[in-house]
Amino acid sequence: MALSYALAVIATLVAAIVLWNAATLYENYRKAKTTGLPVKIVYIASGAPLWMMFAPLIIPIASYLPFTGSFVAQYRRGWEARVRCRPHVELGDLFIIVTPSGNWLKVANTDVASDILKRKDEFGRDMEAFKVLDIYGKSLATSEGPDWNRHRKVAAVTFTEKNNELVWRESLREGSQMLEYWLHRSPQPMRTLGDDARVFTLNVLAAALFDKSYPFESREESKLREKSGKKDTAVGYRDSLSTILRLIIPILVFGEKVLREAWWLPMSIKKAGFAVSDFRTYVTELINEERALIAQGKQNSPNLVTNLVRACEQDDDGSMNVASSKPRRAILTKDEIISDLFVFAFAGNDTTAITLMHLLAYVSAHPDVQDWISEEIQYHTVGSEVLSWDYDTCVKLKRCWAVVYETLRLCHPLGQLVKTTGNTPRTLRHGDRTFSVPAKTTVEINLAAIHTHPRYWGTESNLTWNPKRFIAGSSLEDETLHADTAEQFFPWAYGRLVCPGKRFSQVELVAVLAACFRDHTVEPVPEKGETIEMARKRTVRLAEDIEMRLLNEMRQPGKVALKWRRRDQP
Ligand code: HEM
Repeated sequence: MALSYALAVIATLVAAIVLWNAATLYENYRKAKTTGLPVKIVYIASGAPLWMMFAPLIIPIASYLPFTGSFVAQYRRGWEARVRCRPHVELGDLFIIVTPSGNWLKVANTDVASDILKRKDEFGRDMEAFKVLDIYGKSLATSEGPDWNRHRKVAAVTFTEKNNELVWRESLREGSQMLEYWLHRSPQPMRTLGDDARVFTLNVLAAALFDKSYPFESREESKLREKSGKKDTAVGYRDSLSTILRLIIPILVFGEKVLREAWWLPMSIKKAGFAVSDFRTYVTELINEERALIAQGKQNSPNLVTNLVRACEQDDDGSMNVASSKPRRAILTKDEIISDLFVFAFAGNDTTAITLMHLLAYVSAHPDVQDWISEEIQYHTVGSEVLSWDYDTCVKLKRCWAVVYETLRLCHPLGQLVKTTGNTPRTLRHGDRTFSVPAKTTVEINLAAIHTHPRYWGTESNLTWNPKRFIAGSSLEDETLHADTAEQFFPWAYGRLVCPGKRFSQVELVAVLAACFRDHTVEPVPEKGETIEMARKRTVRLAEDIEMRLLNEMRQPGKVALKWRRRDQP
C-alpha cells in the first residue's frame, strides 16, 4: 500500500515536471517565432542546474548505448563550441535555441555582434549567472553602471607593463621547470597535460598577484610532499587560491560560514570555507602592508595587489594621496579590492590553462610548426640562457603569438560572449531586416562560430589549425603578425569590455612556448597498432573535442600522451 502510494506520488511529480516543461517550452517557442528567425528546439537547457549536475554521469553512459549518437552530440554540454560554425552554416547567421528554461539567440554575424557589444547598457551581463563570483562581495565582473566604471578604471592601471614583465620572467622560469619535469621526473609517456597546465598557470598567477615564486611541482609530487608532512608555509597563498578555484560550486551552494562550521560535511569540502578566509587574511595583510608603505612614501615591488592598492590611493594627477590633510580617495574599499583580486584569479587561471592544454596538444601533432617556432626563438635568443631573455624578446616572437591566436580561434575557453536583453525587448538589425528580440532572451555572440565561419575564413581551411595564417611576409626579417582583434577575430573581446588580462595571458603563453620549444621537441606517443601519423591525427581530435564544465575545455586531456626530447638528441 505504502509502496503504491509512493509510486503514485513519484508518477504525479514526474507528470507535473513534464507538463510544466512542455508548457514553458511552448511559451518560449511562441516568443521565439515572433522574431521570424530560424528556431532550434532543445529539450534540456545546457545551463539547467540539474543537467549541469547529472550530465557528466548520463552522457558517458549514453555514449555506450546504441542509437544515442545524436542525443550525445546535441546534449553534451559545450556542444556549440565543439560544432563551431556548422549550425550557423545550416540555419543562418542568427537563430534561436528554444528550451523549457529560456531562449538563446545565437549570433555569428560580425556587424550584429559589434552592434550588441556597443550597446552595453541594452545588452548587459546576466548578473544571476555571475553571482557565483560574489564570494567576497561585488567586483569588476559582477557590477554594472557607475560601480563597474569605478572597478574598471582601477583595473586599467593595475595590469601594467611592469606587471607583464614579471609575468614574462615567471612564465619562463615556470615553463623551464615544467619542461624539466616532463623530461626527467614524470612517468613516460607524460599524460598529465591537464593538471600540469593548471599548476603552471596557478603558479604564474600567484607570482603576479603576490610577487612570490613557486617552483613547478606536479600534482603527484605535491601529494607526496604533503604526505611526508613537509609543510611549506610559502605555498599558503597559492594553495588557498587553488582550493577556492577547485571548489567554487560548494562555496556557492553552502557559503563560507556553513562550510567552516558544518560537522556533517566531509573535510575535503569543508576546506573550501577555510581557504576563503585564508585568502582574505593573506590579501588583507598585503593591502595593509602596502598602505603603510604608501604612508611612508615608500614603494614595494610592483604586483597586482600593490598596483591595485596604489591605483586606489592615487590622485588624478598621478600623485599619491598621502597627505593627512586630504581626505583619502580610496575609490575601492578593502573588500572590493579583495573581491577584484579573486575575480582576476578566477577569470585568468582556467582560461589560460585551458588554452595551454589545447596549444600543446596541437603543437605536438605538428612537427613542422615546432621547427618553424624553434627557428624564430633561436634567431632572437642566440644561445642565451632561457632565464636571461629580456621582456623585449616577447614581442619579437611573432610566430609564437600566431600559435596562441590560432589555438584560441579554434578552441576558445569561453566560446560565447553571453549577454541578455534583460526585462525589455530590444531591436536588432541584421542586413536589411530589423526585428525585436523578446525580453529575457540570452544573447550569445558565438565566438566559436565567428572564428571559423566560411564567410570570414574561407572553406578550404577554416577548421584546420594553421598558425601561419596570422603571419605575413616571407622571412624572419620582414614577417609581421596580424592584429589580435579584427572584425572576425576577437578572442579577448574588444572595446569597453576588452579582457583586462589580455596582455598578461599573451605574454604568459608566448613565454611558455618559447621556454619549451627552442631546444626541445615533443611528439604524441602512438597507441598499439598506430603509426605516428595516426597518433598525431588522434591528438588533434582530442584537442578539438571540447566539453563544458565551468568553461569549455578539452574533454579528455588525460588521453594525450606526449614524449619530449632535446632537438639535438635522437
Ligand atoms: C587566454 C586567456 C584569456 C582569454 C581568452 C580571455 C578572454 C576574455 C574575454 C572574451 C572577456 C570578456 C567576457 C565578456 O565580456 O563576457 C574577458 C573578461 C575578463 N578577463 Fe579575460 N581572458 C583571458 C585571460 C585573462 C587573465 C590572465 C586575466 C587576469 C589575470 C583575465 C581577467 C579578466 C577579467 C577580470 C574579465 C572581466 C572584465 C570586466 O568585467 O570588465 N583574463 N576575458
